[in-house]
Amino acid sequence: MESVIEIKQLNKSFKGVETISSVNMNIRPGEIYGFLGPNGAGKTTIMKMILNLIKPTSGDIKVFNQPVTRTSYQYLSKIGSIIEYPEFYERLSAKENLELHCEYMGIYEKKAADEALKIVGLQGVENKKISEFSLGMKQRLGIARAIVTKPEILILDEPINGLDPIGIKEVRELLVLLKEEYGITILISSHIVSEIESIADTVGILQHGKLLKEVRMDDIRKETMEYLEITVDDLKKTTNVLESLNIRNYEIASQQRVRIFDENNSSSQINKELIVNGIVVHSIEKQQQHLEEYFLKLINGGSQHA
Ligand SMILES: Nc1ncnc2c1ncn2[C@@H]1O[C@H](COP(=O)(O)OP(=O)(O)OP(=O)(O)O)[C@@H](O)[C@H]1O
Repeated sequence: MESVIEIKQLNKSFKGVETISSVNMNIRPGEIYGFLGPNGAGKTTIMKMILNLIKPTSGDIKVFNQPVTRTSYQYLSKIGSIIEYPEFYERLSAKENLELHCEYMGIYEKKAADEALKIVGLQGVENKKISEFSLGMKQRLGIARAIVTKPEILILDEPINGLDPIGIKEVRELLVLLKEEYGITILISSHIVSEIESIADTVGILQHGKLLKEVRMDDIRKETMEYLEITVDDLKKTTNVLESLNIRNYEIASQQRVRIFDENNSSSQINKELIVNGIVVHSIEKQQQHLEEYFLKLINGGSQHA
């Protein structure tokens, strides 16, 4: 499938300090791409380069199959974005803020502001001044402003920052709605795994300016969700038996515990082999791995292989 945003060998240095190093990313049409990484990893910097707000030191960015160059701005009319904190005119109402934005973007569809407010659930408060808005309402208005021009791509920099659990859930549901009902491709950044894992179709993990991994959530779920955890008296002997059974996708969880990730293994077969080899098996059971653990391991440079 073609990418709507394609990034190749992207580098960015600020005053000689490399902030983004050789990043490759592929964002497919109609998906939610979760951009995950700790604060300062460089997510905002990459988003700004996609939006032509800052220039790469080297590398290529294509949006809608067209290279982004110093002078390409046309494509921006098809992208809605929130970069860093969304700012509004505090003394104007929500609706007036959106209408001003439409005017600025050259959109004269009268209903657009009302429709966007309805989609984000702010109908009824459209005439309130922004100074009376809560943080959650402002975040939603930020999304309304990003979608009011009916973009094909939404770029949202930490849109869930500072929201309470209900606000987080609402924004998540809103993003899924925008994807499913309106077919919008969404690039969303966050430093919190749990915010991303439930909605993303693809996750890109950025650390110190490098993309550690780009994975489809479906693949992660297939690969890693279930494992067999075995508690034994002798770890060395156990791993020898596993190797002799050609089981290599395992990790040592503690001094007495091994986790096997290959789902084709039969627990009774492994149990039998361990016992035959004189190993005391205290327990053997199926467990679920949390995605959080999977991502943290990646970020900390861990591997599933012992
Ligand atoms: N204009 C700039 N001049 C110099 N350094 C910059 C500039 N913009 C960003 N940086 C540096 O680049 C690094 C990445 O910043 P960036 O804001 O992209 O990270 P981030 O992953 O978005 O994190 P956060 O969530 O904290 O914004 C930081 O070390 C930052 O200090």
